[in-house]
Amino acid sequence: MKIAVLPGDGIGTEIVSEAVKVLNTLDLKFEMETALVGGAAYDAYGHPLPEATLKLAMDSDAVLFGAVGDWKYDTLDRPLRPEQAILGLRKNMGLFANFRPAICYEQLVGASSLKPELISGLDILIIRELTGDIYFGQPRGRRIATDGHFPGAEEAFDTMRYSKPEIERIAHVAFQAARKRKAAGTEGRVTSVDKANVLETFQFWKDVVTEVGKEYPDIALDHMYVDNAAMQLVKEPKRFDVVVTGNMFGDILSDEASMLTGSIGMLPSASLNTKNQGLYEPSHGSAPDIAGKGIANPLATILSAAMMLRFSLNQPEAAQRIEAAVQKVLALGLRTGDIWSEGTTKVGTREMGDAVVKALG
Ligand SMILES: NC(=O)c1ccc[n+]([C@@H]2O[C@H](COP(=O)([O-])OP(=O)(O)OC[C@H]3O[C@@H](n4cnc5c(N)ncnc54)[C@H](O)[C@@H]3O)[C@@H](O)[C@H]2O)c1
Ligand SMILES: CC(C)[C@H](C(=O)O)[C@@H](O)C(=O)O
Ligand SMILES: [Mg+2]
Repeated sequence: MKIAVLPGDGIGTEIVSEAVKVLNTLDLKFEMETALVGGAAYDAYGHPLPEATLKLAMDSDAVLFGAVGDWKYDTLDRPLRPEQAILGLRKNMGLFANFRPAICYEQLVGASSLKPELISGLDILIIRELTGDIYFGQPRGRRIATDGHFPGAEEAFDTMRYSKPEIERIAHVAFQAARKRKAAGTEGRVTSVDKANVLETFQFWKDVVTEVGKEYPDIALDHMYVDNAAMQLVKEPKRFDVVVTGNMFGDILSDEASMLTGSIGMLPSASLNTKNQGLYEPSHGSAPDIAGKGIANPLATILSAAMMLRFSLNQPEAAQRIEAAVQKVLALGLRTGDIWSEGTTKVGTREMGDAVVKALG
């Protein structure tokens, strides 16, 4: 089992160290190789995704990724920005299916400012299409002013675009996930989130998802506009089971959903291609505001490592062990600052990782 370890920038290095520590505690044999990515790679090699890093990722069974980006790179041209590294990995590896499960652990119900009845027992799955949409559509760019009226550029544009096969394959992933969850006791519902009332791309999205849905008569399908979905997520989140949506809406809705779990520091993710090769990363970023302070929550990354064991490395028992250890640590009352509440014990990134290792037994 070969794992490419790409910690990246900011808190990326801090949280990935903890996940690696947890993986090394299991009685499994991994070959792990670390490489620079993002701003760290730009500083060292002048490119956020060096050839060698991409090759390592492509040649591995799975990638464990931290986060990329920092405010200090904001002035770089887009191809050199650290964020291009994660987009390049997703595109080159064909990681079109992004799973972002928003699960509220019972121990954290009280930690949130949200009403307990709203989030207690919450277990929803956001499936975000990850290699299409306005993130990758062409053409994109800036039009330079010809009359010299505007300095630099006259306008900028991106293209929102989805092909039928792209929508079909992510819809199948969503219906199959809903079927699997139904077998384990959920309602068996897919909510497809779009903006079909305004955008051609998402009217098409809705039509194609509806067509694919006919192949899954055992799964309920509903459609919701993204603005309403953003509202329903905080009003009545448990009405959702599986949510499937495009790249940009999924980015935004998953950050919103993370707060239903207590913190963005609790939301793991898996990005898969057709070969079940995957990239596993927390849903959050490099958090420059807290980087280097040793206070970031490593649990989203540790839970992403559990998803890696389940989806790409065929080790479901080890995945379950990690998830149980995380719950045990939370039951002991240990909390990083982002999930801390009155009566619990505040710990740092490393202490949290150590506690998970200890809870693994
Ligand atoms: N996949 C990725 O690599 C990824 C994802 C999102 C953002 N980014 C990049 O990260 C940089 C910072 O972006 P941002 O500030 O908008 O989003 P962010 O997710 O990094 O941080 C948002 C807020 O959440 C907090 N936070 C995030 N993760 C946390 C954790 N594990 N524990 C405790 N608190 C946590 C941060 O302190 C901050 O206040 C940008 O360069 C952005 O492009 C990268
Ligand atoms: C850093 C950025 C490119 C990325 C995205 O927009 O996909 C991030 O926000 C995420 O959610 O993984
Ligand atoms: Mg995001």
